[in-house]
Amino acid sequence: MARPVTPLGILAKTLESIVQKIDTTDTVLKDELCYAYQIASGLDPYLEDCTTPDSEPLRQLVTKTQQEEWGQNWQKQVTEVPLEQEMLSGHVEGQTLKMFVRMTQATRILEIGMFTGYSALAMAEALPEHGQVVACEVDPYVAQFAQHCFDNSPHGHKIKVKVAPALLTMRQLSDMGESFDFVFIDADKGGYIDYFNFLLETNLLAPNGIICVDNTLLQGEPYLSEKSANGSAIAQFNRHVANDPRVEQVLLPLRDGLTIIRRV
Ligand SMILES: C[S@@+](CC[C@H](N)C(=O)[O-])C[C@H]1O[C@@H](n2cnc3c(N)ncnc32)[C@H](O)[C@@H]1O
Repeated sequence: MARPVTPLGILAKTLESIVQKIDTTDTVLKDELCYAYQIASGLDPYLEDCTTPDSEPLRQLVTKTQQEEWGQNWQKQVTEVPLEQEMLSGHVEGQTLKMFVRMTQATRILEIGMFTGYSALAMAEALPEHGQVVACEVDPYVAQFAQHCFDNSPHGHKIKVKVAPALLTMRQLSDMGESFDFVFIDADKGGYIDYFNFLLETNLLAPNGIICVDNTLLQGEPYLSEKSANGSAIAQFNRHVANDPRVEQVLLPLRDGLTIIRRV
C-alpha cells in the first residue's frame, strides 16, 4: 500500500488519525473535524473519478510497479539507487501531462527522471506518430523494467531511453544540436537548478518550449519550518525560478506540486 506523499494526502491522513483518536463530548468540534476530514480525503478520489481513465498499458504499468519489491531490490543491489512505488506520478498527473502535450502540440519531449516509465508513456500517448520522448534515467534495472512496459504499448516505440546521469545525457543531446518543445523534470531534487539552468542556457529548450517540474510542493516542506534535504532543495529551486527574470511560471497544487515554466 502506497503511503501518502502529497500535502493533501498527508493532511487527509492526519485528519483521519485525529478523528479516530478524538475523545470529546463537544459534538460541534467533532462535526467540524469530520467535515474537514471529508473535504480533504474526498478530493483526490473525486479528481480521479472526473478525469479520463488511463489506457490499459498505463494501468498494467502501475500494477507492475506496485507489485515490484523495490526495498528488496535496493538491499540486494538489483537497483543502483533506492526506488519506491510512490515515485510514480499517477493517473491525474499523467492525464495532465498528456493534456499539456496535446495543448502545446509538442512533438519533441525530454523527460528527466523516468522511473518505471509512467509519465513517459502517458506523454507518448499524446504524441503524433513521428513524435519522440527522450527519457533520461540513471538506474539500468528500472530502465529495463520501463522498456518492457513500453513494448506492451502501441505508443512505446516513440520513447527512447537514455541510461546515464541526466546532465550527461543533456550535454550530449545539446552537443548534437537537439532541442525539445516540452520538458518534464522529475529526477533528483538537488539537481533541479542545474537542469533548469542548462535548459535555459543551451539550445536544448526550443524557443517556445515549456518546462514542467514535478514535486515542487514536496509534501508541504518548502513552506514548513522543518525540511529534509529534498525539501530544502525544492525550496531553493522554487526561489531560484521565482527570482529568474528569464521565465514566467505558475506552481499548480496538483498532487505533490507541478510548476509550469516558459521563457518570457
Ligand atoms: C520520481 S522518479 C520519476 C517518476 C516518473 N517521472 C513517473 O512519473 O512515473 C525519479 C527517477 O529519477 C531517477 N534519477 C535520479 N537521479 C537521476 C539522475 N541524476 N539522472 C537521471 N535519472 C535520475 C531515479 O532513478 C528515479 O527513477
